Amino acid sequence: MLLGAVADDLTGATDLALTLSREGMRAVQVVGVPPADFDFGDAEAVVVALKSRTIPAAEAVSLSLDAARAILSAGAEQIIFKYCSTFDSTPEGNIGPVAEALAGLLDAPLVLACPAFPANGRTVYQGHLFVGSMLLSDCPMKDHPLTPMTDANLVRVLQQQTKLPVGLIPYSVVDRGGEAIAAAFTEAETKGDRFVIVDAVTEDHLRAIGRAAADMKLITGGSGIAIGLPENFRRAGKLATRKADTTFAAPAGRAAILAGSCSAATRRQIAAAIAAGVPALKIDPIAIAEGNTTAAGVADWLASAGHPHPLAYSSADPDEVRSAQEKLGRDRAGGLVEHLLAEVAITLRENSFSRLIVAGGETSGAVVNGLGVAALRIGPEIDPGVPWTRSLDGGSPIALALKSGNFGADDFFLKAWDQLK
Ligand SMILES: Nc1ncnc2c1ncn2[C@@H]1O[C@H](COP(=O)(O)OP(=O)(O)O)[C@@H](O)[C@H]1O
Ligand SMILES: O=C(O)[C@@H](O)C(=O)COP(=O)(O)O
Repeated sequence: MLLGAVADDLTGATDLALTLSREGMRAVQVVGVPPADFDFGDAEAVVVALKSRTIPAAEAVSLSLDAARAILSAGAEQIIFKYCSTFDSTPEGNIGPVAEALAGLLDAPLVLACPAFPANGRTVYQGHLFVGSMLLSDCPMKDHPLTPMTDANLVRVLQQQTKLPVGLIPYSVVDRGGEAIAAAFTEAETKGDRFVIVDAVTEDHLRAIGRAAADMKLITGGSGIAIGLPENFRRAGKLATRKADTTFAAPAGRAAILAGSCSAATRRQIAAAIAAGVPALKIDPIAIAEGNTTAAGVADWLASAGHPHPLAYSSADPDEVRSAQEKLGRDRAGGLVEHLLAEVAITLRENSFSRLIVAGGETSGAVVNGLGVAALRIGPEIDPGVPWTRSLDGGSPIALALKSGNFGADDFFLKAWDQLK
């Protein structure tokens, strides 16, 4: 193993594993901290998917350290801490505390932080995160049910989560390439910075940052930050030049879509699916709390919907989410939906469903944990950051498209199936 990664949610891990596999590494995604005797096979990159984005910071730190130790002892030479390209976090963390703890474990004097993912419109300029043409704080992430993002200034956001000094490596340096960036790392370290937000607007910037970070033990960011890393191993003669392995066989069986993401993108995808005639059942967290909506009922509805890929969704607009949260509390509302959709997935698999699209990072975490899947193989890309995956264990095989809430074109729920034909 050359590269090991700790990802703070399931869809984020899939996104990163896809990037590494596209860049020619044999990548495997593991769900949860792998046990000491876990067989990573011939993987050159391993991404450990945690569900640590919104749990208490101390728990996130402890899980992330365990995950990092597991991949280090399996031989990883460099560690990526993968978080969301929209820097999803709260004032308490968990990006700062986890990055700090991993830096301690790895004895890393300077930690770079760069969530840029240009293919999905996330760019960082003067330390400010843009989503398309909007500042992060103006985009729909301001209404996220669990991690509303209301400040686009990442130096300020990260500085709130750590006592260690946070600096910036601006566009004017990054645009000059790898050597200038490496010199800026040294300068930042000398100045006493322990974290640096690094601007990046294009994939060329990310490749240059990757090159400059060749000797860093710890790298943090979105999946984009990994684009330039495999080449470092190739240059060092440790990684063969090969094309991404795209062979993928999805198990035959019935299909369904489960959506727990409330993002604007997922809501557009649901609207497009409904407009195209996909039967859709809306799930209300209050009805779950009152016992009027059950997993068995939702699974029955999906099984008898008479369509190749029916949809069950709890996705709702910000006003509806706010109203459910006022009645139930933020965590209970989210937890009820996550638990229900995980139970639905379990029941579906028992009833010969073997192809699922799941929308939402936390939602995917709940579903994959519910299904008891411990590892995933990465298949073909549906849209930037979202591949089909196939369970490697945990009962009868299942094809899963774990879609980050924010990712995917409007027709994602319609077109994704074409790749399984
Ligand atoms: N109608 C709703 N009201 C309140 N919370 C909801 C509702 N539907 C889903 N949720 C919760 O919102 C969270 C969405 O997070 P996630 O699945 O990570 O989506 P995303 O990928 O868009 O961030 C989950 O915890 C989910 O259970
Ligand atoms: O970096 C990203 O945007 C994604 O890989 C990601 O982390 C997904 O998180 P969710 O939006 O919560 O699915």
